[in-house]
Amino acid sequence: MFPGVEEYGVDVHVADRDVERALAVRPDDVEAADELSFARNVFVPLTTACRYTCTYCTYYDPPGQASLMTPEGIRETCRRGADAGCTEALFTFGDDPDDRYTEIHAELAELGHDSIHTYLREACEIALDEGLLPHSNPGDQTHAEMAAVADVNASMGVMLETTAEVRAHGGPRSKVPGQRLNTIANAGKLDVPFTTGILVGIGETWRDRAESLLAIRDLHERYGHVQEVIVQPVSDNERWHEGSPSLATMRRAVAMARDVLPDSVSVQVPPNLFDAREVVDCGVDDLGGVSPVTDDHVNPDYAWPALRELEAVAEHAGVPLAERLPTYERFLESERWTSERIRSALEATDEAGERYRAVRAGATGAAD
Ligand SMILES: O=c1nc2n(C[C@H](O)[C@H](O)[C@H](O)CO)c3cc(O)ccc3cc-2c(=O)[nH]1
Ligand SMILES: C[C@H]1O[C@@H](n2cnc3c(N)ncnc32)[C@H](O)[C@@H]1O
Ligand code: MET
Ligand code: SF4
Repeated sequence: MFPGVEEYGVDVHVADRDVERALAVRPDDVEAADELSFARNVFVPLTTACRYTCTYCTYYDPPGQASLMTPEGIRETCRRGADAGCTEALFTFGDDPDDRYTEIHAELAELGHDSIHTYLREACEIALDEGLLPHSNPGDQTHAEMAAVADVNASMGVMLETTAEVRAHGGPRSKVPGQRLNTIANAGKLDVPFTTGILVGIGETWRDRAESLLAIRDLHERYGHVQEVIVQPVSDNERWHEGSPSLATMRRAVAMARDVLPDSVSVQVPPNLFDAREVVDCGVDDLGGVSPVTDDHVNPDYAWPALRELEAVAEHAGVPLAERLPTYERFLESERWTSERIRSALEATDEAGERYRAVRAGATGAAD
C-alpha cells in the first residue's frame, strides 16, 4: 500500500473509511487537554554525517565535512545537562552514516567501533553514567540494530514524517516510508516505548497526513508502544525555501492527530518552531523535550523558549504545566517496557535518582 512496505515486510493496514473520517475532522471537533507536559533534555548530535539528503534539512554535512562527537564531548554535554537539572539525553543524528563518509568510518574505527550503532550504545552508557536517561532517535534501524541499544534507552523514536513518496525525500538515497514504518514496528516487537510523528508541509496532501496518522495508529494497536506523536511543521532555512504550513493547516493537522489516536497517546508540538498557544485548544498535551542548555541542532535558527515561556503557554490554555521524563509514566511502571538497567537508574539513591523521583512526583517547577 505505501512505498516500500512490501520490500520491508511490514504489516500495516489503513481502511478507506477511517481516512474519510479523519479528513472530516476540524479543530472544533476535538477537546483541549487538561494538562501540558514537557521534558528537560540535552541534545547530543553524535554525527552530522547522513546517508540521506532530505531537501528541508540543514543538519547534515556532505562527505568530507562531517564529524563524530568524541566520548569526552558526549560526557561533557551530558554533564552540563545533568547540572542544569535535565533528565533526558536526546541522541539525534544522521541516519546511518555509511562508508561514503570515510572520515566517520575512520573515527569510529579509532574508537573501537565499526558502526554507529555500537557507538550509540557506548554513548547511552555515558549518559546513564552522568545521570541522564537516553532517548535515541538515530533514524531507521533494523531489528538487530535497535535490539543492540534497546536496554540502555528509556525510550526511542523516529519521525515517520509521511507515508507518501514526496520530492523532499527525493534523490538517489531517499527515505522510504516502508522502512520507517518497519522501524516503528521493530520498536513494538522489542517493547521500546516510542515517539514518532508527522512532518507537515513537505509536499504531502491531507490524505497523506490522514494515512500517516492512521498507519501509526495501526502499529500502536498491534504493539501498544507509541507514547507520543509529534505534529511538526517543516521550518524554513537556507536549504528549504518552500515555506512552513499555515496556522490553519497546523490546527487541522493537530486536531486530526488527536482524533485519530487513542487518548493514551500524547500529541506533541515543538514550541520553538511554532507558537504553541495557537494550537493548544486542538488537543496538544505535550511540548516535547526542551533544552535549557543546548540548541535544537536540527533547527538551529529556532531557539528554545525559556521554560518560563512554557508556563505562559499553559497559562494561555488554562491548564497546569507538568515536567515529565522522556518516557511516559505508564511505561515506567511496567517491567515489560522498562529494562532492568533503566529501572536501576530510576531507583538509584544517587543525585540522578533523586532528580528522576522529583519529576515523577510532580515536585519540579518550570522556572529556569
Ligand atoms: O528538539 C527536537 N526534539 C525532537 N525530539 C525529541 C522530543 O522532543 C523528546 O525527546 C521526546 O518527547 C522525549 O521526551 C524527537 C524525538 C523523537 O523520538 C523523534 C523525533 C523527534 C524530533 C525532534 C525535533 O525535531 N527536535
Ligand atoms: C528530528 C526530526 O527533525 C525533522 N526535521 C528535519 N529538518 C526539519 C526542518 N527543516 N523543519 C522541521 N523539522 C525538520 C525530521 O523529521 C527529523 O526526524
Ligand atoms: C537529524 S534528523 C533525525 C534523525 C534521522 N536522521 C531522521 O531523519 O530520522
Ligand atoms: S532529516 Fe535526518 S535523514 Fe534527513 S538529511 Fe537530515 S539528518 Fe539525514
